[in-house]
Amino acid sequence: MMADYTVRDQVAVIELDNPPVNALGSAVRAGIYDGIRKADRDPNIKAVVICGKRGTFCAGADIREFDGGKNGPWITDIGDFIDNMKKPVVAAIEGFALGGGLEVALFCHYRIALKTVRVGQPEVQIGLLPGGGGTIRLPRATGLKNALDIITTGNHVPAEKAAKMGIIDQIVTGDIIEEGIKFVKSKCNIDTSLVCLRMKTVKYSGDLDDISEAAMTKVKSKFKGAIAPIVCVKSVINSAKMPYEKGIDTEKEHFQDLRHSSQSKAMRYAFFAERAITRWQLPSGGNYKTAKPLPVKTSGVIGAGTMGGGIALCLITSGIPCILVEQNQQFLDKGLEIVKAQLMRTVQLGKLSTEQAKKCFTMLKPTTNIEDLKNVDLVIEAVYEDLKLKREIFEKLDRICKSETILCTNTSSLHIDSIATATKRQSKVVGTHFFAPSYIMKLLENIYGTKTSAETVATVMKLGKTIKKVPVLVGSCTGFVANRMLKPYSEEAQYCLEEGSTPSIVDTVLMDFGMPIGNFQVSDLSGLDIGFRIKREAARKAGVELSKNSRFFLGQRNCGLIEKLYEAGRMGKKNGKGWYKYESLNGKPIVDPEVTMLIEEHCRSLGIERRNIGSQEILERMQYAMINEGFKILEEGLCTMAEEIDVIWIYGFSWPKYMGGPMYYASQIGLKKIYEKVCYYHKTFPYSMHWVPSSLLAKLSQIDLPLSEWGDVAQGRKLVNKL
Ligand SMILES: CCCCCCCC/C=C\C/C=C/C(=O)SCCNC(=O)CCNC(=O)[C@H](O)C(C)(C)COP(=O)(O)OP(=O)(O)OC[C@H]1O[C@@H](n2cnc3c(N)ncnc32)[C@H](O)[C@@H]1OP(=O)(O)O
Repeated sequence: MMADYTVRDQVAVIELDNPPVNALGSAVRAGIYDGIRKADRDPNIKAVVICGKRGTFCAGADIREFDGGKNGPWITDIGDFIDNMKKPVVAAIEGFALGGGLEVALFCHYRIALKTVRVGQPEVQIGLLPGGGGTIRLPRATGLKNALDIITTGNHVPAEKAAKMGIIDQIVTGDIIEEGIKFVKSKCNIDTSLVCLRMKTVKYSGDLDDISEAAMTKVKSKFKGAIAPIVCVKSVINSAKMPYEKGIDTEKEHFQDLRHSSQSKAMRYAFFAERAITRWQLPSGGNYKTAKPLPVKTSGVIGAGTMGGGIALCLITSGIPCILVEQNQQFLDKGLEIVKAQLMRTVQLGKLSTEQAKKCFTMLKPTTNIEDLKNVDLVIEAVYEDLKLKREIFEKLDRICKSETILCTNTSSLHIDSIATATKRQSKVVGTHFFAPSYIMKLLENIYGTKTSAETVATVMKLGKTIKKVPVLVGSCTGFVANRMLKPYSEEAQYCLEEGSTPSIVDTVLMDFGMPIGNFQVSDLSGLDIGFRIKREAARKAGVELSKNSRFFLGQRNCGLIEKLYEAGRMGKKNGKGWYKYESLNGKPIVDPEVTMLIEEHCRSLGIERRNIGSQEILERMQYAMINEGFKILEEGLCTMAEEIDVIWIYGFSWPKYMGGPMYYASQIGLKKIYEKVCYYHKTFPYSMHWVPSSLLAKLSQIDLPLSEWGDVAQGRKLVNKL
């Protein structure tokens, strides 16, 4: 049994025991069910405490069971039994009560919790609804409005707030079991039916149909394309519409449908992928188990632009004091304004109180003197992408900073070694690639150089977590993983334009797929000058001319449209015209006939015949080219597992979690089909390097291996016979 049963002072104590988070696997459910029946039968038992071992109550159902699943009592059998018990049952909560964990607590007559507890129904984040009575019982505990909010967002609720909402009956301090026993003994004379949630009505104000419609509209716009939030709303509304039993039965049906849905399967994959990538390893042998992170108690950021300012904000809002360095007072003042404005926005969003924001701001020390960084534990350089400048800064930092200081570069494309070699501490130099806007975007691409030590990697991986990012470790190459994969994706989008499509058609195809924003809208947001400069720099390095009228550049297919738009003064959203036009800085993209004409003229002048390109072709070309690049990245050992690539796309480019990430998506389509299509496009477009098929993809397309083993095959950790 995975729930311990002991008796103390005539109280049965049922302790959930399933490391690490007491997930409600079938054995745990059986343990609780048997425990309450035993306690009910025993005349010497007056009351029951349900609690969890190892400082936590329960993190919900065992997510791994959802794919097949062992039998065992259904979770609501426990609730049905407790509902008929005369002996009081209390949930004594410490740590977390999430998902099925909170549902078990809601089966109990009472809930007490330590102040540090967090409760929630996060099922929606793995494409499910709370299928153990949560959508029917939580509204009875806290009212329809709160329940809708908790269940459709999946957000955790801190204990004191949960108490105010009526979810927790009492906040306690001290030993949770002792407190539970004391509490439940004081309730032995109370008629349990009076406190049983099943018996309560659901409180709400207004018209139920209006509430339902408003909630539907909200979730459809907030979680575009996701099914689970819609089903969550339906089921919570049922709690007020239907008798308890009917509500529970309908909820179970919804739960089973969602459990088998492709969206939930993808989101469950993403849940474990996010955890798998924390188990990083370096080619040199260091890994997450053996390497110890250094403490980062103080930090510095160089560059107070939007990127640097945002990074500094991440640090101070996570309690790490930061010295922000700019080259002159004017730039520094401008940067500080950006930081202040962002902090104020955080206050407006209710994420920080005014007091907390003020306190954070005191942790920021602005300066124009780089020497002020001499004693900090870690510095993040965030100046613009110029190798010479970055090398100069690193050479200076190496001289100024104490020998233990870790030096990070926020580069999006430059090789780490090309910067690290400016110092005499290459083992302490590492890439930390933040994504714009750096305060908001969750991804942190950490990049090791040839000599970066495991200790340095461990430090930036831990720092990433501390500042609430999702850190992913990758090897160094041009563009690293994120931008390297983005390149073929965006190039194919442009080729589709010159072959017959338009920016709005391409973007609509992507958004219909589930991307929150299209490729050309992103390009307008970052600025067309960026794309233009990258190309100009590549041409300069290669010692060739950049020609907007040539169909070839450096031996590869070229599309000169960016150059033409740039020359026409179209810089993107910042000046109101790019691939689209904009009426204001916050305005929506509007199709601009001038751009259509420009594209058509481009094609005429180069003799390119335009044709109708279907949405399937657009999607396939952009995605398969990028997926093929993903396999090359695995093949080259820049990632050690395919999960890393998926997490990068989910958190760096907002790939919909319910599609799992590009590599997971590829696994669902089938690698054989992807490989054949890549070969077909390679034949059709021989001058695009990105269509040269990855040999790893070729290998894997012949066998049926789970995605979790692709990295092992790539790196020879798994040998496959037939190959
Ligand atoms: C035939 C089908 C039978 C089905 C029977 C179903 C009965 C119940 C019916 C329905 C309704 C209930 C549904 C649910 O409860 S769904 C689950 C809802 N809960 C969650 O989504 C919470 C998930 N967990 C977390 O958010 C976090 O883990 C955390 C906040 C609890 C702790 O965070 P942290 O300290 O950062 O630790 P990790 O995230 O790294 O987790 C540690 C370790 O534990 C694994 N793990 C966590 N939660 C679960 C879980 N619910 N099931 C299985 N495993 C879990 C996690 O994966 C880590 O392990 P690792 O991958 O090996 O590293």
